[in-house]
Amino acid sequence: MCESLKCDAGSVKGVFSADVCVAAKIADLAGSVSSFLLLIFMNSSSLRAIYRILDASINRATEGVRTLEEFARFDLEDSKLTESFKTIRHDLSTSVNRFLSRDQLLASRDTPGDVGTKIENDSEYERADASGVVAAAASRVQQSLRVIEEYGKTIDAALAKEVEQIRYRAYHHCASLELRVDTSDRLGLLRQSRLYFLIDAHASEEAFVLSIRGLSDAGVDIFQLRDKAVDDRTLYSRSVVAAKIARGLGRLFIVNDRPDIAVAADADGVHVGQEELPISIVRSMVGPRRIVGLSTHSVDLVDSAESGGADYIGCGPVFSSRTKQFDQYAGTEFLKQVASRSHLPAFAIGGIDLTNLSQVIDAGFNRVAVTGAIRDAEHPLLVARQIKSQLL
Ligand SMILES: Cc1ncc(COP(=O)(O)OP(=O)(O)O)c(N)n1
Ligand SMILES: Cc1nc(C(=O)O)sc1CCOP(=O)(O)O
Ligand SMILES: [Mg+2]
Repeated sequence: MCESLKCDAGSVKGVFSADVCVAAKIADLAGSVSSFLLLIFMNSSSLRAIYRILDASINRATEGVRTLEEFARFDLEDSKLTESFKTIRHDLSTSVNRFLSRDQLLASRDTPGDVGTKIENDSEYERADASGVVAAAASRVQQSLRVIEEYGKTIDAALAKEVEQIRYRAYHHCASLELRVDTSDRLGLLRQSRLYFLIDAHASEEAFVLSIRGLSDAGVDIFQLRDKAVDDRTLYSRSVVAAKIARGLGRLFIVNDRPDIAVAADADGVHVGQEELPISIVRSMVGPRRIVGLSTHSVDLVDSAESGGADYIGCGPVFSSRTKQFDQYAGTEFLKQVASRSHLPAFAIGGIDLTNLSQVIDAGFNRVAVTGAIRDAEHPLLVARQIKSQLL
């Protein structure tokens, strides 16, 4: 640029090169002579280019983080991950505002003159599903943070250092989110689930399979293999079969107590109690793509299930049970406390049947896990249908 222009931008008036006029205008907008001197000191057109790059990259990074945040919030309903992305957006904006004037960034913006906006790539408009959206946004966030960091070095090394830290955090959270995208089908099914049946291994595989198929048809959403009396080989072989059938039927299959069997049989998840392995260990065994359920018997346990990364909770025992002996009952008072505070899908459990289901519903629960009510019924499928019809 060597064209001369009449410049009357506040602190600089007269005929200067167009570069200087732009610099003066930017500095004027910022109301700062020192900014002007800085802009003049560097080749002003390259400085303007740097501001354009930073402006575009900040926008890209912010929009990308927001895209990921919305997925974590509305699809995964993961409050921790949502908060992590929100914090990244906030920290980026704080760093940018500390080192760069918004007016300077805005003055450098020239969207109609941006040659990049006319270069279209067909794949930009192709996203097969939400996982494509997440993958593209994650890559955009990581690239644009890197660009801000690199060009930020020409403005202030401290800006680059802060953005570098933000970029590392973004890498970590993007990876957590991307790993969980594939589980969103499972989590979606989990959230829609109302009736959860704890099934034993049955005397034969045929009887077991028949029972799952019939009960699925009658409205059971989740099957948990819970049988303390059979050997590992039986647990494993039943789990392999149940995992396949449940997948075909659009139901979930969970293994009780045994993360190793859940992984080996490719089940949808595992359910553990307070006496089994800690949830962090269970998660490390089954990975981020499988569901982990945890038994809770008090509000404190519900809070730690939530902070520990459980995908759902069992809440009980509500009533006395024919399936398992208890010394104490959490009762419907516990259900009321959970209903008013927990964000996780919560299944009431323990002695629930058609005679007391209304008390569970009145306590604010529309999800139940049962064994005896169905297992011991004269007409199990009919009972399953009747229970399900009340869980709206
Ligand atoms: C959905 C659901 N909730 C609670 C339990 C109980 O689990 P746990 O406390 O580990 O007791 P056992 O089932 O192992 O006897 C559950 N299995 N499912
Ligand atoms: C296995 C189990 N766990 C419970 C808990 O409160 O943690 S209640 C329970 C028994 C569930 O069977 P039924 O519906 O026959 O009572
Ligand atoms: Mg257990």
